[in-house]
Amino acid sequence: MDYISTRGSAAPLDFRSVTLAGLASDGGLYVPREWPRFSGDDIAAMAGLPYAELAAKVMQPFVGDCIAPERLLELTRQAYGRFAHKAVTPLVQFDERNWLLELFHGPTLAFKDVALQLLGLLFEEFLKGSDQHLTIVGATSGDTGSAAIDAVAGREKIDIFMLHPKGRVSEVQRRQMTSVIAPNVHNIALEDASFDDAQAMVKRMFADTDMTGRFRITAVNSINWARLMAQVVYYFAAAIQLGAPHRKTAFSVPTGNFGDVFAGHVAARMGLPIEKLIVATNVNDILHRALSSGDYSAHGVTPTDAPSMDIQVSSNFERLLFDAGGRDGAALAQQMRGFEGAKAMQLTNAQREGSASLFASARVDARQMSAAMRWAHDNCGAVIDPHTAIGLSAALEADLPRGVPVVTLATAAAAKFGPAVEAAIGVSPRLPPRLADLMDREEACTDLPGTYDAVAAFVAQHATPSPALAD
Ligand SMILES: Cc1ncc(COP(=O)(O)O)c(C=O)c1O
Ligand SMILES: N[C@@H](CCOP(=O)(O)O)C(=O)O
Repeated sequence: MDYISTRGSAAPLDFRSVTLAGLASDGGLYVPREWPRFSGDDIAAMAGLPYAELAAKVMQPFVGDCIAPERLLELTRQAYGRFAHKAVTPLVQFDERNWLLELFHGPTLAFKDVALQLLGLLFEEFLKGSDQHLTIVGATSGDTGSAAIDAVAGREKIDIFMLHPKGRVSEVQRRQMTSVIAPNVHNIALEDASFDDAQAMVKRMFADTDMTGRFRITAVNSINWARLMAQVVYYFAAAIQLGAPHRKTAFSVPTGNFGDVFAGHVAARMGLPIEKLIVATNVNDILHRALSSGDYSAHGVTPTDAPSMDIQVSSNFERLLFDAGGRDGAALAQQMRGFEGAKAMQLTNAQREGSASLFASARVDARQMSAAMRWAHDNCGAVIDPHTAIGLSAALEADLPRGVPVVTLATAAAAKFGPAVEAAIGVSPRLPPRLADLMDREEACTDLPGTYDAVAAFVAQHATPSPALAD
């Protein structure tokens, strides 16, 4: 399996190189040259597999020769062995149509753990026996940061620099990052910046030859293909439990950077029978506007009680535009350059038509979000987080054929957003015992002005040059 860039001019790479590269050198995102496909019989044979085995099966075609099947299974067993639920991503029934896929049983209580626990192991696997040192530079609106830090803290050949917009993540999210005190972990709070600003700085660093000449920079955000690959698995896990390959399932996905829902698109491309992928946004609704009217224009970020989705420039949407729009890298490169300048663009007819059959979308405001939290609590006794509530609100309103189950992705545990949950349902969710002292732990974080130069200077001062590149 080799991977090509959405912008058409970077050299194709294999899975190992794509994982270590993070972002393509032409500024694009890597996607497989073609989608592997499973037949109905292949999918039927996956029923009942333990999650780690299912994961190894679904991911093997993407990994190709870079990791032997037995080794991949060892890695998935190790990655998912740290989850607090035997099923890893359990499926919970809400009513005759609605289901919840709980993705928050990993170490940091958000869906990011599903991919990042594995990605940490993949980095280590690919660095084995080499003298290279990785410098991870990531942007977070709250959850990717702690999941990535948990996955790599203390690893010898890796430094991590995690940028978050100061004051725009929940207190639990911030402390989950800043209370990890390790020599290779560097938390940076950006003053007067949004997640979009942080993500733009990360992408700029990949194009900064002064930095890439000294450090082997890679990504843990979902711009890194390996993140999405691992997220494809739980679509298979849920749909198979609900009757795939013989029955279609719809998914409602609370969306920000478009990674999680793009993983659903990949599952559909691989042959999983998906009726609809519902892209549920908060009031930062660029994706809803793009999918419903073709208008992809950023209006500035409004802070909400679902802060991890306070995103306007949605990296993985580029992957959809590429795949749904005819895979024309040169044309997409031009279109994306236009967007980067004007912060606005129209989807082409091909992009709109190519996404219309699988995708639906909804914009969920604060009132609707609270109502969904109350619906889950009052009808099902469930305490859900604000992001999940956005997905559930869209699921409850979705127009789907009778008999099609709809699975809302529960992307974070409610306890990460205690005050917002308490305001909606009057219940204060508790952190698990292993995090009970989180509010008392020491924190380490550097405040920086929200400028690229300040961040680059900080990284350059603290990162370890990669000998293979410096020589
Ligand atoms: C809790 C939570 N829900 C939903 C999202 C949105 O996911 P994506 O960015 O993959 O669309 C995020 C962040 O990405 C998140 O942390
Ligand atoms: N919501 C994320 C933002 C980054 O998304 P990613 O999936 O691209 O890492 C967060 O909580 O950090």
